[in-house]
Amino acid sequence: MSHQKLKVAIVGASGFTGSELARLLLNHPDVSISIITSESHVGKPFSDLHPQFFNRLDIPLESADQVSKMDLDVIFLALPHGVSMDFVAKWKDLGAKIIDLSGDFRLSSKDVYEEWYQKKHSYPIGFSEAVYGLPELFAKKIADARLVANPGCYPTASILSLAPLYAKQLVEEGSVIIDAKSGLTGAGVKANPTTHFSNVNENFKAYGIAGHRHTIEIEEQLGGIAGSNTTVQFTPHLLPVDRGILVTSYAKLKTEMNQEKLTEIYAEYYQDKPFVRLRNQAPGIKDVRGSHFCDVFPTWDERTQKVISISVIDNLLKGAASQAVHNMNLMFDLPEATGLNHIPLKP
Ligand SMILES: NC(=O)C1=CN([C@@H]2O[C@H](COP(=O)(O)OP(=O)(O)OC[C@H]3O[C@@H](n4cnc5c(N)ncnc54)[C@H](OP(=O)(O)O)[C@@H]3O)[C@@H](O)[C@H]2O)C=CC1
Ligand SMILES: CC(=O)N[C@@H](CCC(=O)OP(=O)(O)O)C(=O)O
Repeated sequence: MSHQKLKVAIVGASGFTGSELARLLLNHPDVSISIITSESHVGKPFSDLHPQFFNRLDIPLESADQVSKMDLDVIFLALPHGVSMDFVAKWKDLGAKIIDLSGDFRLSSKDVYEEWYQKKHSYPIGFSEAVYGLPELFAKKIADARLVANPGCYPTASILSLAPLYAKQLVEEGSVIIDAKSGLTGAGVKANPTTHFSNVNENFKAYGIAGHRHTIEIEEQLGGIAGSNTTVQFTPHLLPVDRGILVTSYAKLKTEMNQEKLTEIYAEYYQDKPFVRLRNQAPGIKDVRGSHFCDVFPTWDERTQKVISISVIDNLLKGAASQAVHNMNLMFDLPEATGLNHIPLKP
């Protein structure tokens, strides 16, 4: 891009995904970071809070109030759900495009949101405007969007593990089980009793059983791909690692299958999707750590006559920050991989 760089704001830069956005956007050739915000650390240099940015991004954090005074092309909201919606409402006429990393606009309606999030929604009109920001499925719509609802981390890995089967309407309704595990950064920067070291160290536990809010996000998207409603059984677990999500999805199919055909279906669906890597062995979370990849490994179990599809992502990247940058690239007609070609950080 030979013209002016995109002027961006990162709102909620003191958090985990906000700081990952800063890291990616600092190295993005078409972006200039205009403002980074935090309400708890106004005036503090960003690198005091996140020392990995020392001598690279030392500008002070400002209050989000300052955002509306600036000339911006894109605003990233890295805020908790229930908070983002008020900023989307407040800044709707600013002219900047908004990419919201929270769950506030991912679902189909206010009623569905209020049922699953157990929270009032203050800006329901946003549901009709927001585009679900999963580039592998909605690149064209994202390109025209003004408001993008960046997907949840578990839904990203879960949807990508099963999308090729739903797209061909192969899944036997009611048969899908999604067994998911996440690293601790998925829970945000603030410590709480569940994420306390003594509760997670050498421990491993399920949570959100039979009602986690990501269940409906996954169901709405997979149902949308198939063109009919679907119900899935989704159970998340907290892993004693800092980052990474591993999903194992199980499905019964309506038709006969074998390994060769299954691999072909996935390969065809993801053939021009640069960030989904179809693997020939079970992937681990370290295979994608620090990268924008989602690695997928579909297996046909001849004995049980079921698909077992394993997917892995870095929750802070493909599950949040790099997916947001991918969406920005699409919204501003940049090559989709700009600033995202990282090789995973293994070991
Ligand atoms: N972590 C992950 O793996 C993923 C997270 N997400 C979603 O992305 C969003 C950000 O997540 P994450 O970075 O983990 O969250 P963190 O808890 O790490 O950070 C949240 C940020 O929001 C700011 N904030 C909190 N309350 C307010 C408020 N009332 N007004 C303005 N700012 C506020 C905090 O800043 P301060 O206190 O300094 O003001 C903090 O910087 C969330 O909605 C999360 O659900 C999505 C996918 C994956
Ligand atoms: C490990 C962990 O706690 N993960 C979070 C989900 C991650 C996330 O931030 O998702 P949203 O963007 O939809 O809020 C959870 O289960 O609530």
